[in-house]
Amino acid sequence: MTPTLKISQLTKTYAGFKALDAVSLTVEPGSRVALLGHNGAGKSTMMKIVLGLIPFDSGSVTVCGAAPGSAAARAQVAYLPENAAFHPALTGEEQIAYFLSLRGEDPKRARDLLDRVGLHAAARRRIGTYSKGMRQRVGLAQALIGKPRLLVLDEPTSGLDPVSRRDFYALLDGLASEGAAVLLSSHALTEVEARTDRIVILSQGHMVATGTLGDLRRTAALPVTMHVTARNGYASEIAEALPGAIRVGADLRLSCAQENKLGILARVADLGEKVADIEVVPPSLEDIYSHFSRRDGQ
Ligand SMILES: Nc1ncnc2c1ncn2[C@@H]1O[C@H](COP(=O)(O)OP(=O)(O)OP(=O)(O)O)[C@@H](O)[C@H]1O
Repeated sequence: MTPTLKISQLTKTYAGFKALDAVSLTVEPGSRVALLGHNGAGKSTMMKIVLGLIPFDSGSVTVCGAAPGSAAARAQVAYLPENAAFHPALTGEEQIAYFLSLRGEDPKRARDLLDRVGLHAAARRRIGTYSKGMRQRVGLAQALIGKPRLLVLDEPTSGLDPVSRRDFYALLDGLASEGAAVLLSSHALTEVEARTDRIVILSQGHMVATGTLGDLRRTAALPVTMHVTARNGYASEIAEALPGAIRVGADLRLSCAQENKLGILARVADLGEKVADIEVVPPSLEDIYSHFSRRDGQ
């Protein structure tokens, strides 16, 4: 299968400063990839190159088999900036109809596209009355014109409330299931954790980690945290059985290496009725993200 996006050894410098250094990434049809990184890591630079807006120094980039920015690539790619802005006096329907005619498509399709992003009821209201989440949906409706095979989304859910975020990701799920590839940047790690197939961490222009959350967790090999709750009167006995545990009242907190997890769980199981509850907390994406970013000297 031809990848929707293929980036090999991509390097970009601005006046001698390396914003991207030998970055390689392949995005297959239907996959949702999250680009994470501190401010200045190189995410926007990568997106601009994929869109064909800026040149690069070395390496190669193909979008649906074509050079970025070429007519063939532009026909397949859609971009949604972080803050999509529209004329406040136009209705959602007028705005999308206008974009459709610019692309040489039937403006009557505006209603269908707005239905698709959940703006059916508001289609004939002025955009000036829309919430931020609704404006992002207008942006997504615009991005869907021409059935793009690659969606490039720059922090698409920043500033949205939790319900709007969830709805937005549900829309992306639908598009991905129809074969569109999604490359998005985000600082909202928890939602990325749940709603994307692959995570790419950039740090100072280098790709420092890539894979599923499970892959990154294994590579980072960060400690697991366990919370053990003692039944009345047994906290001291449990603390003795679990050296290194920190006791706060009836709760005991313990941190251990992945490979020791099962051994400790067996010891807790041996304590039987003395234990009221146990919770095993794996490292979060925040922990993993900090680990890889720090490893690169930040
Ligand atoms: N036009 C430019 N001229 C010079 N340096 C630039 C230019 N654009 C970006 N840079 C630098 O390149 C590096 C990467 O910037 P980029 O905007 O790609 O980062 P980012 O990961 O998108 O950050 P943010 O999360 O803040 O948007 C930064 O150090 C930035 O200062």
